[in-house]
Amino acid sequence: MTQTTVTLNNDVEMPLEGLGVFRVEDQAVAAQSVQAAIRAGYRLIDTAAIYQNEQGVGEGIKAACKETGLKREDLFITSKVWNADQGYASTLKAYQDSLDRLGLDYLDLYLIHWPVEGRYKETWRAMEHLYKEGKVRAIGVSNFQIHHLEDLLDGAEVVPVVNQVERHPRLTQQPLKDFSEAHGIRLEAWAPLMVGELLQDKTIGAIAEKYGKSAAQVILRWHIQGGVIAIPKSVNEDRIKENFAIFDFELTEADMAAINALNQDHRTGADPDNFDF
Ligand SMILES: NC(=O)C1=CN([C@@H]2O[C@H](COP(=O)(O)OP(=O)(O)OC[C@H]3O[C@@H](n4cnc5c(N)ncnc54)[C@H](OP(=O)(O)O)[C@@H]3O)[C@@H](O)[C@H]2O)C=CC1
Ligand SMILES: O=C1CO[C@H](CO)[C@@H](O)[C@@H]1O
Repeated sequence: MTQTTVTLNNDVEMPLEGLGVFRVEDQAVAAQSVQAAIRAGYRLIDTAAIYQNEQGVGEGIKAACKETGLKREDLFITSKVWNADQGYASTLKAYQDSLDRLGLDYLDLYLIHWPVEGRYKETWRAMEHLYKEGKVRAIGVSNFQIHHLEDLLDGAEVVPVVNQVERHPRLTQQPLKDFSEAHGIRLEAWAPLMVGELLQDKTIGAIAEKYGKSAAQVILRWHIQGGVIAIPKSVNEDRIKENFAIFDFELTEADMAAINALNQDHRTGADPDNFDF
């Protein structure tokens, strides 16, 4: 069993792997997936106001705690302020609305979902307020490029502890990773499996065969072994379990390098410098 958590820059422990729930709009399916994940050992759940499943996620958390005997504080719950809610007062309200839908009285991590030009610095002031008031354990950002981080850090009282960005072997984000690590900002990978598109890759397949693991497990191991938090999404209990069975093997330096070499700076999602939502 290798390391399963990391210590964020504000000393909060965060699991290295969690469950993502984007595109799970059905509240019952969201609840079942969250419950299956917690049953399988996951402690981190990644949702967002825009995913419209915070209510289902909250129900899954409650059911899983009842089933396993775990307490709320054993879990690490993330949500995000959506673009339309950016601004000081609207962010404070969005945070409370997320808590209400989740049925929780605090979040472990709250993120600015996208760097909306002209709004994200004011939004950050609200995030800092929530953090300083003890309403949230950690605050961070998502989809921020180096220039957004530089701008945010200029005048920030609290440094974000996490930047959640698209990352997978075709988009390794090395310059952003280096910049983030130099500033105590932990990278978190969304679409860690490239939304399933990378599972037929030959290089990854050959490595997977060597370890008797699946392609998904090798990719997820590559993320966490490189110190990057990964939040694969699945609504299938077998795949949820499969994705978590990555703490019992270690990739060699050569395997890590071979996967890093698959980078093509290829995005599946929106470009943070050019999005219009
Ligand atoms: N901050 C941001 O802007 C964004 C954040 N996110 C977050 O990141 C999470 C993960 O990203 P996501 O876009 O969902 O993509 P992922 O890379 O996690 O891929 C999810 C897809 O892969 C399939 N899958 C999962 N595990 C396996 C497996 N072991 N074998 C085969 N197929 C598998 C899933 O299908 P199935 O469910 O049927 O198993 C689903 O179709 C999101 O759920 C969300 O929480 C995502 C996008 C943007
Ligand atoms: O996390 C995400 C998924 O949902 C949004 C769209 O509906 C994306 O923009 C976002 O990055």
